[in-house]
Amino acid sequence: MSAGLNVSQQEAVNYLHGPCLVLAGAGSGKTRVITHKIARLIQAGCEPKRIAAITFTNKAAAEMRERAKGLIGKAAKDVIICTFHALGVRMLREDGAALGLKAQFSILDSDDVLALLKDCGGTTDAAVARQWQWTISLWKNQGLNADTALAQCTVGNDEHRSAAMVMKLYQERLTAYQSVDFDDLIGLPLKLLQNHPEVREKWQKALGHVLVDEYQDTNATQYELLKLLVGWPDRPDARFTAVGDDDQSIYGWRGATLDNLRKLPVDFPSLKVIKLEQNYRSTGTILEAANNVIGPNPKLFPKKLWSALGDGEPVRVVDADNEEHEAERVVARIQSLRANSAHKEFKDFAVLYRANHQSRLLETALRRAQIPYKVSGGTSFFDRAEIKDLCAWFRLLANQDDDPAFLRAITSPKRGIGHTTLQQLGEFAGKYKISMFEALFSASLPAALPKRAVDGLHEFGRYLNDLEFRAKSTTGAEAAKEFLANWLKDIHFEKYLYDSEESEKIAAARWTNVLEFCDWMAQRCGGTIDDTAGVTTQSEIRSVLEIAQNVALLSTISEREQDQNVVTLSTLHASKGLEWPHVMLVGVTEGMLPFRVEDAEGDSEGLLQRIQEERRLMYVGITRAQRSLAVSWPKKRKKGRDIVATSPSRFIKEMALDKATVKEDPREKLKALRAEFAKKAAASAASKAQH
Ligand SMILES: Nc1ncnc2c1ncn2[C@@H]1O[C@H](COP(=O)(O)OP(=O)(O)OP(=O)(O)O)[C@@H](O)[C@H]1O
Ligand SMILES: [Mg+2]
Repeated sequence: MSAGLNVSQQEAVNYLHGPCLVLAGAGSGKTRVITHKIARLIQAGCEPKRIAAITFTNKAAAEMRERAKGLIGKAAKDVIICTFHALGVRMLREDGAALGLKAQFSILDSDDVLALLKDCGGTTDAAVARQWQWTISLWKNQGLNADTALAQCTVGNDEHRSAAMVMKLYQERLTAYQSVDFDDLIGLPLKLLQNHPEVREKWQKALGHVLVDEYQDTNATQYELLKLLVGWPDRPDARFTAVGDDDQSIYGWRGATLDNLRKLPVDFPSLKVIKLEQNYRSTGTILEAANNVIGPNPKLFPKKLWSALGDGEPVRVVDADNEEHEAERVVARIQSLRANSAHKEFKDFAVLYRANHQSRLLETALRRAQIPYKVSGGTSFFDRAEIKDLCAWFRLLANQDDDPAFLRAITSPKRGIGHTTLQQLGEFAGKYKISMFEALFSASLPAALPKRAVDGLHEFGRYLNDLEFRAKSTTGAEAAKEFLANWLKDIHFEKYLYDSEESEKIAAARWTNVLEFCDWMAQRCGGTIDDTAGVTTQSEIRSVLEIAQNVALLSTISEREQDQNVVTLSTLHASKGLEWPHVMLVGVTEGMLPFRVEDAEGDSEGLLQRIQEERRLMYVGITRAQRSLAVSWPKKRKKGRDIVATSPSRFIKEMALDKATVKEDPREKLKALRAEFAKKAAASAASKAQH
């Protein structure tokens, strides 16, 4: 078991009977400790299903399961490896009844929440609603509800006051719809454990050891949940292992707090703290740049990372005329490294940036050069309109009281039920405090609505009931495939896509997405795939209805990732925990990274903290690189509708690179030009040969 672990890692892996914190810098093998500790626990007799390993994303969970499988084989499928949110879903599905939640509750995604907030606050202004969404989410992550938030509002802070009022209505609606939002997936399980001792005991007994990766990015509610899960305060020997790095805390803006690191030794006096100092990921030069950048930040504890990999290639700093030019330079670098480096596969490259929209120019340049890529951390497959339509149907099958899903499903495709009818149905449901689906079968509905409208609604209701009945009894991949195909035919979904899309090409692409999605669902029903991290943790045959219940969770947090041989484009935030041989950080200017500091006013303490978080983000970016790192900045960039002159980020200077390494290699450009020339010559020769 000790193979491939250094002495400190072994110490962490072998410490089984008490709370343990591994606090260490990037690339020092923290995640590796977790995977090996899963194996060690099983070896020591802990049942796989009593081990829970909590990761930050579904993708990380899938990867960890893969690694665990490599170490322990089949037993890996029984280990609970998922995100905090997915664990929350599991707890609520099993025991949410104690909170008045039925097992088939719906999970609203961010768009649903926004629409609901607009409705509750009586506004059509998306910016206002988004601000409420933000504030309410932050409150929920701090454990506040509408009343306690209102009580905390300072006099004169009307924005907070109105957010608190909207929150009250919003919560009432969620209860009526038997729905929860993303934050509730942590807050409600916490409430469950706090207020229901029998449920608390059940979960404490069920889990023998809890492991948490990326601990520095947990928020206050997640920490409280963790504490109760591991038996705090009654069990001083609480069995958990948290691993993290204070220098990589980059979700402060979403409520994550380093206080969780500070509190751990206080709440658990017997906490064993282990530090790791050897970095196994990056060359000495890359590590030096990383250490220099993070240097000015205040430290929770001193650490010195070192690498045995030697200095390696110098870090390049590249200046470009503008953003288009910068994208071309990225392409040139990829082409040149593919010709000259030991790591030549497309998947060996990642281009990282601060904000989602920065991928666009890169995508254009990569496409032009015929370099395959994927955008990770951006708009996910599940955010596409056609997929959301289908998800609405599934949510409705699982929970008929989910009014937002009801409204989306009944109009996708349109089935001759007009806006007025739906409005009347909504009013009727509101009057009797029932869901729209329930209202649809109410004996007094025919008196309230025209006959034609009622007939249409009844037909929809009957179809839905029949569909639910069939979804419940359809299990296995083949049957699921047939079920889904029939359903799409019943509702004329293909025709709907073609009718609503002017371009046939786009309609065809959307239809392909639909088919891909159905395939994806069918595979889950067949149990052949056990990587639906977070949701299906066991490889069992499931019914369409079971998969449907969790589809909303996937739609909000999952990215479909395959191990394709393509270049990765990713935001810095989404790159956490990952590594690539070649990394390029782009758009590293004042204003982008650190983000928007030039617009910041007053409040110097707040500004300082923001810059510290941005510095950690830069540190995360640099430390993703294994063999080569290039940092580039365009001299001009688009800001809103204007083109503005920029200056290089202060972090470039802080990397304190040796002057010799700063200069860009002119040969790179020449090589790329040559490669392009050769490609063009080959293409023209080929076309001549054809004629
Ligand atoms: N003892 C070891 N021997 C050889 N390779 C190791 C060892 N420990 C870790 N590694 C390798 O080093 C790399 C970084 O490890 P890992 O991802 O676990 O680090 P981390 O501390 O979790 O990093 P991050 O802070 O970025 O999440 C991985 O490729 C891992 O396989
Ligand atoms: Mg890690």
